Parts: sequence; structure tokens; C-alpha cells
Amino acid sequence: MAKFKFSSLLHPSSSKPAQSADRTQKSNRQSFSALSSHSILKHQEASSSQASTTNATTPKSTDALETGRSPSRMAELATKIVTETAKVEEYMRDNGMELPGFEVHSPADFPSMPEEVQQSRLEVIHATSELQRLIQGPKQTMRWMIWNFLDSVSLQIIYSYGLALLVPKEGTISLEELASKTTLDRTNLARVLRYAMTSGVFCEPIPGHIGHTSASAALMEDKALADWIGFNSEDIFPSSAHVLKALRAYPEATSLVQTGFNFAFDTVNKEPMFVTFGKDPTRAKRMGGAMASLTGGEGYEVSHLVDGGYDFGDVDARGGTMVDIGGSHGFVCVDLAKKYSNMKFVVQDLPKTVESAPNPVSDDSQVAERIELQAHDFFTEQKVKDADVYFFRWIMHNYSTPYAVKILKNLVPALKPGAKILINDHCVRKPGSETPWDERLIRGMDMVMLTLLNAQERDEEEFKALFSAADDGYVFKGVTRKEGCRMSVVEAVWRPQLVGKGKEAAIEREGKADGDEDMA
Ligand SMILES: C[S@@+](CC[C@H](N)C(=O)[O-])C[C@H]1O[C@@H](n2cnc3c(N)ncnc32)[C@H](O)[C@@H]1O
Repeated sequence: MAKFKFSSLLHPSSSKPAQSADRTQKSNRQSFSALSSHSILKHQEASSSQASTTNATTPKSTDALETGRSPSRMAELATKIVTETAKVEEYMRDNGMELPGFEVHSPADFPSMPEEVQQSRLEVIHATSELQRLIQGPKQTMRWMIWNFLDSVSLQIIYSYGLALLVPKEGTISLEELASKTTLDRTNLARVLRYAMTSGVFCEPIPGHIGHTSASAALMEDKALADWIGFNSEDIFPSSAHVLKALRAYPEATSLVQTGFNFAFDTVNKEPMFVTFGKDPTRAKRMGGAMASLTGGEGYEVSHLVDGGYDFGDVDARGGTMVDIGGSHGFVCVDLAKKYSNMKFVVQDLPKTVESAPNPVSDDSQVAERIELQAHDFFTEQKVKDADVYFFRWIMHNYSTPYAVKILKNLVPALKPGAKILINDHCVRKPGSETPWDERLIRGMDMVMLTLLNAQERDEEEFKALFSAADDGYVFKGVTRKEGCRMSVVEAVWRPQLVGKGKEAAIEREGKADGDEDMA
């Protein structure tokens, strides 16, 4: 591909300060007080001023300059795509990185890049999507948007028949031979594959002969990605087709046994999804792989928590204890223990999960000896008393309010004054204040939670309400979110002495001092 060449006219140096101000704003601590609404508003102002001043920050197309007409939104987007793509490409070439491609040996992942280049990449993703919708027009967009489920149908069949593993990585296989390795006939095999090819999954370089692309090769080589496709296409996709039925039958939509999943798999009022999976090790393992694929993906890496997502320094300094509730095999605690060398950790999960955890939990004995794995059901009273931190990652979003409140109530008998309760989940911002890509993923996760568990992603108010409903002794501290990460850390502290009159004033004083003097 030829390197783009631009005149200085097309290098918008004026866009930099606006972008970095916006980024700084995003990393600010949000609190529940007026400060929070203020910061959200500021963020929105920054976003909308960025949108409304696009003419100032985005170079005008040369055509527009020549004709004297102001550029259309389409032209602005097209120019932005060219400009920002050039920045990404330039960085990749300068650093000897392989450029992306659809060929089988092209990189399976986009490499990580410095923040500024990553920002350019995101601009291209957002602009291409917006431009596509604009240039298709509203009716065409709507007409074909509803066909998105066909991607799931074709991927479901590709996954279920293991087609990615049956196509050789090098060269091609004839449709006849591929069909002979499955129970599909040639016609149905061809139509499924040819539909997937319209999204760059598989190719047909010679008529009737199927080969891999970089996308289908990733499905062949990345087991966790295959698990993600399997979990989504075989568990979530059928469930999603039953959400309407579930909502019509049970409009309050809070029960774990009245969900789209329950209707799809005939378990209405019988058992929650987690119980169904608990009886089926293959399905449970696939969900585990899918979660690993998600948490290894951009914006969800554990490193966001460990490296600056939350400061456990004070807990570490006094050799305190953190309980990771629903902590799976303890991988979050392993990474935290590598950074904090004095803290101790208890990882709690259901017995089968604890039994299947690696033993020792880490090859590093200094890490492994400080992590205990323990079977515990978080719907029963917490048994680790007087810990410094009780931590929930990807737990609360699995439950509707009545269940989430119960989980928090179950902590109360174990809590010492000053104990911290941390929830590491999405914290939904006001519509329009995320980047379009983040907004779509977070809102998508919210829909998945509804589909499977009648659960939800929550905003700051909703998290605060959970703590208030659970016990007056919880003092809500606020929400933080690290730049580049989609997950937030929601924090409350246990201060039973503040219950009753004067609590609000005391909380406000405490907020100013931000002290944890009660911590034993
Ligand atoms: C979505 S996973 C989150 C795992 C981990 N915290 C992470 O960050 O990836 C939910 C975890 O909760 C566990 N779990 C489900 N129900 C539970 C219960 N009643 N008590 C304890 N753990 C439970 C599951 O086994 C699973 O490991």
C-alpha cells in the first residue's frame, strides 16, 4: 500500500489540545456529589463542542476549499478517515509493524499503540461507521440493520461444525471435500460460508475452493475466541430470540429464572443459567473461555486495575487482606499479588470452580503463598471477617437489584469499620458521553445481561442506590475509571457509626478529608 502524502493543510495541529483536554477529563475521579454531574457535564460539553467545532478541528477537504462551500458531514468524515489512517500507518511503518490485512498470515490483533495513535485509530473506527450510515441513508440503514442476526446464524453453523478447523491453514479445500467431513451438504455449506465471506471470514480464491482469511484463521487458532463465538452463538443468540417472550410474560424482569435464556432452554421457573451451566461442564468451560477472551480484549485487561486502576498501597503497607468474591481461579489476585508484596488474598467461588483452579495458583511461591482459594456462595453470609477489602469483579452486573442488594447485605456481619467494598464493573455514563464504540459495547453488554439473567449494567446513581438499599452503614465514595479502560471501580466504605442523624454532613466532611482513620 502506498504511503499517504499530505500537505501541511491536512495536518490539523489545532486538534491536539482539544483531544488531550478531553482525555484528561475522562480520567478524573467521579464522585456521587455535584462534582460528578459537573464532570459528566463537562465531559459532554467537551464532546459536543468537539462535534460542533469539527470545522475548526478537522481539515476542510481540498474540494471544499476550492469551491468555497462548507464541507458536508460526509466530506468531513472522509477527510478525517484519510488523515487519521495516515497517522496510524505512519506510526506502524516507522516502528516496523506489520500492516493489517485480510490474508491468512496477516496479524490477528491490531498491535497496541501509544495513546495518541490509538486515539487516531478510534477516530477512524467511529468515522467509518458514521460515514457508512450517512451514505446508506436512514431507510437502507434500518432495512439491513435488522439482518445483523444472520452474522450470528452463519457463525453459529461455522462454530458448531468446527469448519475453521477443517479448512487447511495453507492453500484451499474443495467444497465437496469439506462437506464430506461434516453432515452438511455442499449447497448448505457453500451458502453459509459465502455469507460469512461477505464479512471477510473465509475466502474462495478459486471457485468451489475454500481458504482461510486472517479472521477465519483467528477462529482456528485462538481457542478462547472460538469459545467466545460458541458461547455467543449457541447460548446468547437463542436466548436473545426469547427476550420479548420473557418480557411479555414477566414484565418486571428481575428473576434469574424468567429470562430469555430460561425460555430458550426450557428452564423457566426451574433454574438460573449458572445452575444449568454447572450441570454441563463442556458448556461451563466454554463460557469460561469466552470470559477469558473478553477480559483479554482491549479495554478489559486486568492490567487496567493493577496498574493505576485502584491504589491498594495503604492495604499493602499494613499487610491487609482482600477478599475477591466470585473471583474464579484467582487470576486478578495473582496479578495484584505480583505488584503488592505484602497483601494477602482470599479468592472465593463456587466449589466446582475452586476445585478446578490451578494448584498452586501461581508458579511464583511468594505470590501463591499469599493467596487462599475458598469455596463460598455469595448468597450466604460472608465468612471471612474483618478483611480490609471486599472485591467484586464482573459480579454485580450479573444480578438484578434484589439479588445484588442481598449480596451486599451478606457482607455486613463480616465488616469492620473502614472496610472497603470495591465493585469492578461497567459504570454506565449518560447517553452520548462515551465514544461511539465504547457506548455500543457497554450498551451491548447491558442487553446481554438482560437476555441471560434479567441483570443490568448500572450507572453511578444505581450503584449508590444498591448500597443504600443494602445497609445504612455503607458510605458511597464514588467511581473511578482509568483512561483506555471500559470498566470502573465503584467504591463504598463501611462506617456504621455514621448511621442516623448527621450522616450526610459527616460523609461530606469525610469526603473532604478522604481519610480512612477507622481502618483497624
Ligand atoms: C462473570 S464471572 C467473574 C469472574 C471474575 N471475578 C472475573 O473478573 O473474571 C462470575 C463468577 O462468579 C462465580 N459465581 C457465580 N455464582 C456464585 C455464587 N453464588 N457464589 C460465589 N461465586 C459465584 C462464577 O463461578 C464465576 O467465577
